Amino acid sequence: MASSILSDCSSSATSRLLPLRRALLAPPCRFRPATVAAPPRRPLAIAAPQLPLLPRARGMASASAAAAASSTDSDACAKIIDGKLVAKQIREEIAVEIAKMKDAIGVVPGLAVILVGSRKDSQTYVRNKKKACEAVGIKSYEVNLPEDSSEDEVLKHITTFNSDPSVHGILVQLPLPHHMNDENILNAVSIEKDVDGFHPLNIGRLAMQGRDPFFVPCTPKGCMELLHRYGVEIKGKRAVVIGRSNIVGMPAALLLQKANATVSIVHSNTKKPEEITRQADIVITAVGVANLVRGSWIKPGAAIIDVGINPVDDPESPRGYRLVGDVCYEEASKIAGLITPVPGGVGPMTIAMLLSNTLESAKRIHKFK
Ligand SMILES: Nc1nc(=O)c2c([nH]1)NC[C@@H]1CN(c3ccc(C(=O)N[C@@H](CCC(=O)O)C(=O)O)cc3)C=[N+]21
Repeated sequence: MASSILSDCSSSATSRLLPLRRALLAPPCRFRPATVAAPPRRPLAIAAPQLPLLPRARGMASASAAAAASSTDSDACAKIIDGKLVAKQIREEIAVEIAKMKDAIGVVPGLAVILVGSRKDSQTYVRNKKKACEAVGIKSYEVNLPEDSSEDEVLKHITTFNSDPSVHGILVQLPLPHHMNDENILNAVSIEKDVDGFHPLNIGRLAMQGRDPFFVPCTPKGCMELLHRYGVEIKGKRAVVIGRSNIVGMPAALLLQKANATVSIVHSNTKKPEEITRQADIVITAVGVANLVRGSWIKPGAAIIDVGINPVDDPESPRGYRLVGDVCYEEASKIAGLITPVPGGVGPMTIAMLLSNTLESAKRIHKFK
């Protein structure tokens, strides 16, 4: 259910759940629309070398310089991280690699998706994944099971896909119906085909020094990719992850730590979350609470990655609701150096990373470099 319309972040019901300080608001910010063309290209310190380069964001080359600038500059306005654009670039790169692989060894990657039940949102996600697969040349296999299926039925399909050589990735759409045990089901997916990265062995390897998982979970991987492609330095920086879920918060914190950030995890029992968050050069939020993170929580110049996708009622929108993140965008974008919008931020990256993991899996299985 969508929560009430939040025309102003301060009216959020959730914001009353935590001790909040009202943001010190700068005068209205002149936003650069998220859809503007790719900004001028110039080399980055950290960028995937094969990729079109995105500019180093204002404020992130030197967080302290950005902080000084933002506190005096009434025009302060974060640079928008365009996840939709980056995801498109990545999909194009994947399509090229798949075409090469097909030419060289006559194999295309295959992704199997298992959907149990008829949740509208899950059906939409699965449909979008299928479309994205087709567009890059991944063969998709889909199994739809009724809500009241047994765990054994799901396990049977997993076993079949585990031994099917044309399937390189297996994804069980979450959430599963309540009568099913997620753990049993996720454990059954072969770790070599676990493109979601949800198998405990993959998460365990992610958490250990000197080991690497077969797959990194798609949403946290997408967050890291955005930071890298926008030239955000991670090594030695302070990072805060808000939320500690198995699928986003925890792996995101592990990845930031692997990239040599000093990481704190803020959760529902954290005292003074705003004080801890305000120390962070990098913030990743994944709690599912609309507009939880206010402008006053943010260190000037920080990079903000908002994973939340929260529907709020909006009679003016064609769907009757609109999506907002965990971060109060209006406030945060005046203080941060870089920020992801919702929609058009992390969401499209999740699907791009799923395609990337599926390609990686096919390459590994077929020893194709
Ligand atoms: N096994 C499994 N793996 C998942 O990766 C998984 C899952 N289950 N269950 C559900 C969540 C959610 N998720 C999203 C994917 C894309 C967007 C996305 O593309 N969002 C767009 C559009 C949103 C819209 O307008 O509806 C955006 O943020 O711009 C969002 C959310 C993957 N999930």
